[in-house]
Amino acid sequence: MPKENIMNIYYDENMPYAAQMFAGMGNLYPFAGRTLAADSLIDADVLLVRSITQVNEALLANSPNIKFVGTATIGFDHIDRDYLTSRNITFTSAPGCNATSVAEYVLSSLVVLAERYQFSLLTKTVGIIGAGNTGTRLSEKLDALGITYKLYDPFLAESVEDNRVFSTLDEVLACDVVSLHVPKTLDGDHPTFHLLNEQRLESFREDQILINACRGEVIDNQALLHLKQKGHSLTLVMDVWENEPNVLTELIAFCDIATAHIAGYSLEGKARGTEMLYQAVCQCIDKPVENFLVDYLPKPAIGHIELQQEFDEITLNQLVKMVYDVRRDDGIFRQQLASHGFDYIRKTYPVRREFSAITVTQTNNVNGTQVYQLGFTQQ
Ligand SMILES: NC(=O)c1ccc[n+]([C@@H]2O[C@H](COP(=O)([O-])OP(=O)(O)OC[C@H]3O[C@@H](n4cnc5c(N)ncnc54)[C@H](O)[C@@H]3O)[C@@H](O)[C@H]2O)c1
Ligand SMILES: O=C(O)[C@H](O)[C@H](O)COP(=O)(O)O
Repeated sequence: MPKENIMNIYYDENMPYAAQMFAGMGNLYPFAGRTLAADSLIDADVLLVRSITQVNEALLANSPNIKFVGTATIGFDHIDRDYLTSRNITFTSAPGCNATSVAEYVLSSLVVLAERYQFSLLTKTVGIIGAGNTGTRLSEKLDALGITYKLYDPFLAESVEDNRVFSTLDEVLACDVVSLHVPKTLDGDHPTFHLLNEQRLESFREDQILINACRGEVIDNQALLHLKQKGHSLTLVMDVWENEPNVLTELIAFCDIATAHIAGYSLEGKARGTEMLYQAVCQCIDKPVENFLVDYLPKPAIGHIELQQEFDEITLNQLVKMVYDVRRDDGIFRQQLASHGFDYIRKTYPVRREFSAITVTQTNNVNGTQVYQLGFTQQ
């Protein structure tokens, strides 16, 4: 790599605080991720992308100097890692950066559905498919709320280091709520492409809830549309779609909650991705880490909430909706998709903070004042 200050660093314009964190480390060139062209990267040393940029030979063949590629996202199915290895290009992703954000999206969806259909979340079992960072973050929130769940993850089930109890795929698919948290994979022992194919979709009960906030291709969207067109009443929460940004628009009307791949779009979630890449570049060029996300994040609009009664499902409903109400994003999606397009909605996403940014206190006669975090763990 060239010395610090003379590196050419190309970064997706949708990476919060990238200009601040990488300032002084070289020449900085923001770009639009969907339209990045190979001939604009000829002098690139460092390339920092998000999920909408396909990084492969076609993009990098004419970039002889490139030594580092990073994606400020959890998923890396848009990166041809074999090609990067063949060029000896260092690669890093941002594992877990927005896992909390996705878990909060799922929780907000469950709270909204519980109110809409008048059921108690405490009577439901959630099936989590994929028990990595995001599935785990969700399970921790469910644990804290006393909501039961089952985990399916054939890779972790075999790991001696993971002593959680795992269920079979069929057991998890039979849960009241099924929430998908797997990467998009096309091969290996357990590929996830069309994991929910026509046959598995047909076996869903009418009273189940299906949530997809991982990758669109994990569900066969055409098969799902056909199922709904036949009158199946499975409740759908869809954040991700096959063939983004050109989604199967007929499916949207059958969704209770439909959003534009924004489950991971909390400010913290996106900015953590930037910070993780900044740290990785620093390590690559042997430079001390001098910038920290905590110094950039603004104060949240609501910083503190005081509960005047015991924490229960009613307060949960109020608190979750006050901090992040997924119906806002559902409304934006339905209103703006046709007129502005999928990418515009994502690019202009309004600031959303994670529950951890807000402190909750509760004072009662028995225990005095207690402090909660909206991750629902008592401190
Ligand atoms: N909607 C969004 O905004 C958003 C945000 C973050 C991540 N994602 C997607 O969610 C995926 C999961 O995120 P994560 O942070 O949990 O990733 P992770 O890598 O921490 O965990 C994924 C887990 O899935 C498991 N897995 C792989 N194949 C499986 C299969 N066939 N069946 C069951 N489990 C399987 C893996 O063993 C792993 O434990 C990412 O790869 C990304 O594509 C979407
Ligand atoms: O994989 C991820 O981290 C998420 O899907 C992420 O939210 C994608 O956001 P994008 O890179 O498309 O802005």
